[in-house]
Amino acid sequence: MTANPTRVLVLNSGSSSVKYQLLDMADGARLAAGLVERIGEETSRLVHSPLATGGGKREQEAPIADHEAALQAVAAELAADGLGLDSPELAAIGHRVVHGGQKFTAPTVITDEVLAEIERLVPVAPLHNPANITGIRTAQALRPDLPQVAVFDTAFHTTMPESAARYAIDTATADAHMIRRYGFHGTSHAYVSRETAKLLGKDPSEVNVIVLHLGNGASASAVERGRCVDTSMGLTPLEGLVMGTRSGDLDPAVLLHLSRNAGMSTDEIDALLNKKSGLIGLCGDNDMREIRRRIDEGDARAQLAFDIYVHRLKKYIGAYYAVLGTVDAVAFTAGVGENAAPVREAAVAGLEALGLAVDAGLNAVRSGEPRLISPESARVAVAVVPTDEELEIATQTYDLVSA
Ligand SMILES: Nc1ncnc2c1ncn2[C@@H]1O[C@H](COP(=O)(O)OP(=O)(O)O)[C@@H](O)[C@H]1O
Ligand SMILES: CC(=O)OP(=O)(O)O
Ligand SMILES: [Mg+2]
Repeated sequence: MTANPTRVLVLNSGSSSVKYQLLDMADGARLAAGLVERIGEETSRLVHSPLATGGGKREQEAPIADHEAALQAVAAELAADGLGLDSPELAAIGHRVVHGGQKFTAPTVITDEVLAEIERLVPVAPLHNPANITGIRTAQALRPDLPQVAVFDTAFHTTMPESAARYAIDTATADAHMIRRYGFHGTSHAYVSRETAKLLGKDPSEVNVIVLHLGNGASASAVERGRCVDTSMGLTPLEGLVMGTRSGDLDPAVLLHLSRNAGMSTDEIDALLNKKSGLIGLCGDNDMREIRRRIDEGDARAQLAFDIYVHRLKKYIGAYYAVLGTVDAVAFTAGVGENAAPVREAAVAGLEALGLAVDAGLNAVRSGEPRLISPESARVAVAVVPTDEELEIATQTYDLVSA
């Protein structure tokens, strides 16, 4: 067996899912990938793609009670391909950790102290950090000898100036309760801003980029010469853009009104804003494909949901243009950003005065490659740049343990 192991297992534990990939950092090859979803429900599902063996996808539907059981099931799938967690070729396990607070500005080898700090942040990331902690503990139990690395969603945003990171509320209250804007999806914003610079043939330190990460969760960021100076998510991943099921920006008095006058409990308001708002709250669907299909059939509710989504997006493009002063590129990424040409077209429409435009022909091209969609004459590049959070997590993990 090899003296210098080069494989990294990446675990992305969400509140009810675990996504995973096994990569070989010697050549960047993806050896296996998969997803466990609906953890804790009666119809959990595991989909495993044994990429190294070229075999077909394997699916199983069976109840998976918790994240620990999910990881054991993943380990069994990998072992069936001869890629088990006991492999001496495994160099490390990289964990996506959503909330790293102010402390973690870079990927970090997980020690008891690091785990305690991730636990301390649970009150400001109740949906995400507990799942991440279980993922880490289970992986540690399976391979106690292996370095486990935390790669934080918040890390890339720790460069934000105080003027962008602080809410305008009483400072003592804010400090006592860790209330500030942290930002999320940082691994994606970092990766995509760098890839955008590459697409322009420039070094990241030479360009200003507005990154629009539009997945189920969605966030925008203003990246100045490689450093994040503002982002749309805040204390939690609820602030900012309209998302699949989250409201994004809201007058905080809406919460007070719901509490005082609609008799809703804190948990009910939490569920309303995180799970029953955004696109799904507006029109009953959170998948942009379905919304476009309904719009094509003349559905007015779907059209309004789309318009609200795009209106918010356009406001953030304008805001971050102002924050940056000069912009070299606007990059669309994640499920919606990479695939939904009508969203890109509508978000940039009317912004010619800012030097922004989309070429209809280029925008219609479907491709998995980074590409420009602005006309050649445009002052600002508009680009589609596919994100790869797993590759970025694996790279950061491997760089840290092989240094
Ligand atoms: N072909 C497509 N056209 C429009 N939207 C799409 C398409 N494919 C995926 N999407 C959108 O992407 C979303 C998922 O994005 P993704 O980045 O995978 O999200 P997450 O990682 O947050 O689960 C889907 O909910 C859907 O709205
Ligand atoms: C932090 C966050 O919003 O993540 P996701 O988009 O995976 O829900
Ligand atoms: Mg994603």
